Amino acid sequence: PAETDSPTGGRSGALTPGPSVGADVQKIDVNPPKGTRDFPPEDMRLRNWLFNHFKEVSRLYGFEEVDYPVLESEALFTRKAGEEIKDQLYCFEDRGNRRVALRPELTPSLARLVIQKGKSVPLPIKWFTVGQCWRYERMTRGRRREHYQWNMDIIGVPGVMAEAELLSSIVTLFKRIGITESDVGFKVSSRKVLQEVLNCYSVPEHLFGKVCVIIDKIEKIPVDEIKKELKAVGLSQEAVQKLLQVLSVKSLEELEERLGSSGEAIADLKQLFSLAEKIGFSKWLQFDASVVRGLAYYTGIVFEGFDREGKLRAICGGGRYDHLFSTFGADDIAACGFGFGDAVIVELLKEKGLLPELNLNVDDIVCALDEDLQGRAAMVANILREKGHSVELVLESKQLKWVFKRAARVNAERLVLVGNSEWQRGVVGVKILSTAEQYEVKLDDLK
Ligand SMILES: CC(=O)Nc1cnc2ccccc2c1
Repeated sequence: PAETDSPTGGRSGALTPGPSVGADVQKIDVNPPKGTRDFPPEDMRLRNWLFNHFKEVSRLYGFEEVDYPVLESEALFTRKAGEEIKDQLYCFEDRGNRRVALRPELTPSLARLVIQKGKSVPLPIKWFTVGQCWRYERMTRGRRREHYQWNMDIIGVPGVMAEAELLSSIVTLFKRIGITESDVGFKVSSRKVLQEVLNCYSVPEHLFGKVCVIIDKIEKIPVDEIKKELKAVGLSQEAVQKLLQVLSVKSLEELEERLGSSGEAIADLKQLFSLAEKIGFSKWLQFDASVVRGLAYYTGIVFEGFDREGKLRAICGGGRYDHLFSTFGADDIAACGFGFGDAVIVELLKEKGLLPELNLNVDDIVCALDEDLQGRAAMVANILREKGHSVELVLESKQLKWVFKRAARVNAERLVLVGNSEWQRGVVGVKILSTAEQYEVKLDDLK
């Protein structure tokens, strides 16, 4: 078939100029909005590879997939604990004058749906989702405004077996993608440590979330700033000193000396580390009293995955949130969960040389050797597709040179040629592209 000269002299396949061309039509900005990403095929293959691991691990642990709207009522996220996630809420008033927001996290949506389902869903609830989350940052920082998070949550299990199951599922994920305990660890603590200190100084309950959010900034802002903010919410100098002291404790034993061995914090942590031993992932865990996480609603065990080289931000994080439901006016239910973002993990895989080689590949490329055999070629393609073959059907008459080039680009295993003389004899030509072996096959024997 002759090479068709494209009428616009541009790329082959370009069209004759349309009505807008030549008019004073402004060329649109072809980049996505600030802070957001496109996923062209090569990026989408990596994203699907990662998300398929998320979903497969969730299936292995018997979790059910759920989803929620990316748009939620703003009220779901207007917690008054001074969280960064609240300051950066991507919120607006819709045309019905409703205050809405693009979700910055997934847990409030989960709580909303669990409350909506009420008693109709038996406990324990084990749900997972992979969803896009949004923040509106002044682009001064050039950071992303969206990312995808894998979330797993266990609702209705008060004991630390739930946290152990969640940590175990993340370890399973890491192992599947080639990350070992020498690359990554989990810093584990409990917010009950802070709770017990605050109780000693009779700090009212309603300040707990605020205090945690301030303390979470301990490695990001100077300690004097932390002290100032703690005093500003009403903590005494002594309470502030004691808090900062307890956060620098280096071991569970030392913590026990300071807090005594009767508190829940020590009991939970001891039990969790002992379970980790039995289950076989204790090498991944380390107690670290300074881990508090930045979300106000955590109430017990908290953890975060970190890269042992200390180059990257937290890979994932989570913990227990036993009082989130009552903040939505419902009865409290024991709950714990984690979020695992799609950004830091890819940076880590790059660092470790663990990014997978992912290419488009098809089983067959089917091509008509004559213009009037296009229909027949399409029919051959569909016979193969019905047998589960992925087929690239050449859609225009092309030189064989072009077809071989296309076959290489789509990594086709076989080239199937539909020609007149062969057709007369009820066969098609087949060429195995890796060995150049070629033969003829009866249509009915095509597999
Ligand atoms: C490293 C990264 O992209 N972080 C990120 C990006 N976008 C977000 C959007 C909402 C909430 C948290 C987010 C966090």
